[in-house]
Amino acid sequence: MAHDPASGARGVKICGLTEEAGFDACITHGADWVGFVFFDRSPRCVTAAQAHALSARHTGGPARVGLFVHPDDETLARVLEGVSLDILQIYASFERATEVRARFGVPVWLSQPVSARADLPAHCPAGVERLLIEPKPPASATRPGGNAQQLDWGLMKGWMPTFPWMLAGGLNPANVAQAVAITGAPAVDVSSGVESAPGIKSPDAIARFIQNARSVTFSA
Ligand SMILES: O=C(O)c1ccccc1NCC(=O)[C@H](O)[C@H](O)COP(=O)(O)O
Repeated sequence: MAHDPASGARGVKICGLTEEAGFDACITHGADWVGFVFFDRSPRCVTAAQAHALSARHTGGPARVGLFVHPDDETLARVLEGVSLDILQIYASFERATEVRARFGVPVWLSQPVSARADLPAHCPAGVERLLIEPKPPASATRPGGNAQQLDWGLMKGWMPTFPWMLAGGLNPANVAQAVAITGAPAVDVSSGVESAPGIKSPDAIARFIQNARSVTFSA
């Protein structure tokens, strides 16, 4: 079910779904991935049962991504018992990501916090399917992502990784086309930028985000 960037289409992930209207908009407008946040300090946190109920509203469609912050095996096993997830997106070390992939047999995406060009990864660890490039959170942040904080896209000019990656952080319908044009991102991820209130998605913003993300085409 995972999106294949080689197909040429821009991949779009809408993260932090908590309610039906937002989830349904992702289906209607053809998101590639939908994300459920399993981190209790997030306004977007859902239980496995809530994620399952949303996911069950539609068969097929976007791949279901579960987001975890330094999860232990027990947490991952408990959530996976309650909801079927296609991808585990985690905040962890390279070593832990490889271990999670081997233990659970589910594709793993790993967040890579970036604040300088030197932070851009040169390779993707074994067993990790995709790296998420997003800004390092401010010192005052209570969570490592989902802070509507924008990366300096200029840092990424000329960075041409050979592994799958995704751009995240501070994207919204008004800036996503520019972000893609500057960075060449094959895929983009958004949460705050398509919300009408913390944890509540705007169906209209989801529609515009997906359309604008895919409006940029590359000649090579
Ligand atoms: O969304 C959260 O609350 C969250 C909590 C803990 C870790 C990560 C979290 N979100 C990450 C994301 O949703 C994505 O990386 C997102 O594209 C970036 O967020 P935003 O800047 O809000 O678009």
